[in-house]
Amino acid sequence: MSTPFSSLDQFVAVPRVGGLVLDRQGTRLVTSVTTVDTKGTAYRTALWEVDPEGRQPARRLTHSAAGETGAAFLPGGDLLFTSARPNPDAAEGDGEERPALWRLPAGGGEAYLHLARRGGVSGVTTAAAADVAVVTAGVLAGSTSEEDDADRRAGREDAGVAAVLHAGYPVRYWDADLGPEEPRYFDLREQGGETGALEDLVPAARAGLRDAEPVLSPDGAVLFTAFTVPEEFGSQRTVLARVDRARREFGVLLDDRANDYHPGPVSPDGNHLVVVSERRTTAELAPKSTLLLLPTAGGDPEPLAADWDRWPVPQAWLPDGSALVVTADDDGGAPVFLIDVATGSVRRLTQDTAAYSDVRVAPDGLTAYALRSSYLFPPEIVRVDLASGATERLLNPTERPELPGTLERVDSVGEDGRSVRSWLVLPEGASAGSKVPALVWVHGGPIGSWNAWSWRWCPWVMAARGYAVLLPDPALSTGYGQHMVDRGWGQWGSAPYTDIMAATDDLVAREEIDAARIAAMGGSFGGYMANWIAGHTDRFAAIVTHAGLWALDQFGATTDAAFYWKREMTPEAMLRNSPHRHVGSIGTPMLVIHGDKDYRVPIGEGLRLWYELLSASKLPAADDGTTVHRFLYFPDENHWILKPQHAKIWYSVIEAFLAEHLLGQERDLPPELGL
Ligand SMILES: CC(=O)N[C@@H](C)C(=O)N[C@@H](C)C(=O)N[C@@H](C)C(=O)O
Repeated sequence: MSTPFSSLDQFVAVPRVGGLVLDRQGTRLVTSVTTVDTKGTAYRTALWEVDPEGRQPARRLTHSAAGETGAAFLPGGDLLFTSARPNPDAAEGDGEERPALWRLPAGGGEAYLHLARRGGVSGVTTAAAADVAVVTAGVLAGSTSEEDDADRRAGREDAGVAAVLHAGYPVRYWDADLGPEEPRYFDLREQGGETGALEDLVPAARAGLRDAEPVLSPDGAVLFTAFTVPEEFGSQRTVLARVDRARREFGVLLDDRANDYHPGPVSPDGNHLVVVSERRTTAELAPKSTLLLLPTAGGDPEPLAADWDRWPVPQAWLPDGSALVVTADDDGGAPVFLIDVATGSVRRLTQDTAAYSDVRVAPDGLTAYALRSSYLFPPEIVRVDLASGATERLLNPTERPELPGTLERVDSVGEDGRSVRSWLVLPEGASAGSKVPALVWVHGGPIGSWNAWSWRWCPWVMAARGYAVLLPDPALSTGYGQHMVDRGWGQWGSAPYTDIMAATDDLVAREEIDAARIAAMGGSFGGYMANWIAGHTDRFAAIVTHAGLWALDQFGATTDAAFYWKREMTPEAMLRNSPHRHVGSIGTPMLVIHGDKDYRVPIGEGLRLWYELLSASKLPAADDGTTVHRFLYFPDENHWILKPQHAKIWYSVIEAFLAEHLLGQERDLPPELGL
């Protein structure tokens, strides 16, 4: 086997596993596998079944050009999923290109259309112990019924009108234009056991359900959801709500201005809901995430494992209700932990350095199944022994790709004496005498960690081209305790920057690394940091900034979540930490990358950075207009470069830019750039 990371065509074609669901009996595991289409211009996702016993090879369940996602089991074992595959019964122009709900019978045979509507279906949630399914779907704000909704959609489409009249905030979200469609939850009622019909559970929900993932009680009687409430000055808060399905009654359970609330799983006996409470930030108070146990019959919530200095992500209950299975970022990984519900004591279960997610507990309570990944392998499905924590890789739909190098952990010391942990990818053959060029990659968020595989920022693509890649977790990173977040809060240009410099010092002191040939790169907050680095040091030979924040005062008003940033930074802090004020100190060639449909870090950041680089940096455009800097612009991509053909352009242009400035070599640019 050879490594796929040397060829970008092979790299984008490596199948990607994602998501995991387990049926009620614990005998069927379903995941999704994303592959590139034959033209190489789109990704397609199909559902696959994996043997929980680890004996039979994985088998593909669904086949269509449109792909399938959002799998959920019904009690009898039928599998629901969403797909925009053609509706065999649709009339031409009937909105059939929107995703519909399909049903794959447990007993065999083809999937059939379960529910189609002009506005499409975005997801389905099923109850753990009852025959209840709730569908999430968009409704035009003014519509009064399904028929009315379909008519209004047809009217907009026929008239070619895309305009949206807003009276609230926000108007965009990540890469989506909001309105006039709003999400709603619908009861999926059976009609003769075959075709679904919809009943709106929260008709007055307005836009409050955006981005919420509903949770059903085991008996399906109650649905818990996060709900967004607008506030003064364009702000908002997230409250915890419940919907009594039978009575169509909507009620708010937890609502205050100190925390945002999100529902986790309900205990097997239905008596307690796990709630994630996220502390609302101020300029002085960093975010903090804790767990609460809320009695479903009413009463005050109780903190769970409040003394544990990690941010737990609830995954599932043990079937006897004695413990909660969670994952949490921890020291460069995200292991599985068990929290004893009676005592709040925490026990780490998995012992490797991988990041786990999608943990599904089998009905016997002895075994769980999960996805895990690390910088050594992309997401894969494993079985976890819930007593010992031992893991076993099941027979996955994909093999682990061969890596062109090695991975090691590096520990540095920040200016204040705090430890700064990094992963270091070394290319094959790196040795004391080899003096390889190196890249320092800064993660986004900034609340996050380099602890899981990333297809968008894959260090092995650069390792296959001879580069070492350092992945530091500086101040503001998760998995090192609250103090690590607190020490960078509102002070992006301070501890996060000096931590990265400390890690870079240790990197260039290594015998394998050529200190004269290093570059800094990052996306989003990582792009912010790349811009800040550009204005504060000349130690890097090149800088790559993807979707980076440049002028914080402008960014803080044009991003899709202005209220979020305004809480963290006062106008003074925005100015103090803004990279644009240091443009006159930039003496390093920069590659600026931005997608026009990025609403989180809007294109204005990239455009202004580009103009100010050319007009006001130490390396401005020359008399003939030429420049050392480059701007890679994607008119139809968003915060992330998602199309396979564009991912190849992204890596190729970065490699050419680095080759020019670190290696003094010229690379052919992809002919598709038309240059
Ligand atoms: C509301 C909000 O801004 N949330 C942050 C998580 C966020 O979106 N930050 C971006 C600037 C960012 O850095 N995003 C990361 C997650 C990325 O890698 O895209």
